[in-house]
Amino acid sequence: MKPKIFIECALDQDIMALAEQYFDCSVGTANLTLQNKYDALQGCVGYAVPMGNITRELLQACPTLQVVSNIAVGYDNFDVQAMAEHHVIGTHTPYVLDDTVADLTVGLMLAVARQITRLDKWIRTEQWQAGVPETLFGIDVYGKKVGIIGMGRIGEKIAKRLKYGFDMSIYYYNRSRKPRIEQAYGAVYQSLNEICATCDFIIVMLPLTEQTKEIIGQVQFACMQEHAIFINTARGGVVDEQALLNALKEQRIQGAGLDVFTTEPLLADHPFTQLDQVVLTPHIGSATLATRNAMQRTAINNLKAILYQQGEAHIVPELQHLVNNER
Ligand SMILES: NC(=O)C1=CN([C@@H]2O[C@H](COP(=O)(O)OP(=O)(O)OC[C@H]3O[C@@H](n4cnc5c(N)ncnc54)[C@H](OP(=O)(O)O)[C@@H]3O)[C@@H](O)[C@H]2O)C=CC1
Ligand SMILES: O=CC(=O)O
Repeated sequence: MKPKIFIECALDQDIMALAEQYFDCSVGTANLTLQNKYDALQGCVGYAVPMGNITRELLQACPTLQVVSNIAVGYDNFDVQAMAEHHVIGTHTPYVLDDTVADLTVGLMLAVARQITRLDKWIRTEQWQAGVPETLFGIDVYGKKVGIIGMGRIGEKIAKRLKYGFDMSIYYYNRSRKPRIEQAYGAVYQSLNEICATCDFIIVMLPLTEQTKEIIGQVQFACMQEHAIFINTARGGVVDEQALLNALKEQRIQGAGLDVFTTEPLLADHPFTQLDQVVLTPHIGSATLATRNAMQRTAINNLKAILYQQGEAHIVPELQHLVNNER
């Protein structure tokens, strides 16, 4: 008998076929109630989920679960403490999305610096009658100083693009020093506040954890330069959004490009939407068809690796010990 799994979103046809080869699958639709979710998970040993919250309550309600496979690399939706206590392994999808997220991050930098969305709106509202006013000119990206906060897998891909594509000087802040990256991109390690005070572009690429929650706050925005552009493609929670909003409203920084928010979906009347110098995208860092399919495939392979002990699973570091020890 195949192990029973619940997949909480529709999968690409080929990946669904792969899943069905190994598992007895049921598939959920979006917006399930918690009770529907718990019902669907009864008897399941595996659960593939695109960033849904894995809480203590869910683990208690679904006692047969052995592995939760996040269809995402960030796993701040996991209560890792509760998962460890329930001996439920958590996996995620690193590497396959790095380049796609780095592309979007650079796209946001360019869009803010060159006012691309604002100019697009300007044409569509029939304002292009003569020349473009200087207020709609941009600022150069190439050759500037960029600070990358969180020099992990995606941070490095961003550094690569900006060093070799835009001739930028790379500065970074990270939990640990990265000598290889310093060598490869001439990256200079600095404190968080030094980066905020001296860089022209500041990019956050950290996971959301207890240590990184609102790590960019009032103090950090206060030391940024007036022409600084702030980009967040990590998680909304790593930033104090009110402090960011104040810095933007009071024009203490030039602008921001934001793909992620503390509350998602972001409502259309949120104060960020009122600001022309902010470019917003709806958490689509990894959203190309090819990359989303690669993430789905990794998520199914992670389940297969754990439940059949075939191949290697990408287990989140905090739960790796569950596999190293006898289950
Ligand atoms: N917008 C979107 O659609 C997407 C957003 N993301 C977000 O991006 C995040 C990063 O992804 P990825 O690059 O793969 O992750 P990695 O784990 O490869 O990189 C994270 C980096 O952050 C550093 N870090 C962790 N905690 C701290 C801390 N307290 N202080 C300083 N540095 C710290 C790590 O340091 P060390 O090297 O010492 O471990 C690591 O280098 C994800 O967790 C996710 O939230 C990811 C994909 C898409
Ligand atoms: O936000 C997306 C992810 O993969 O993490």
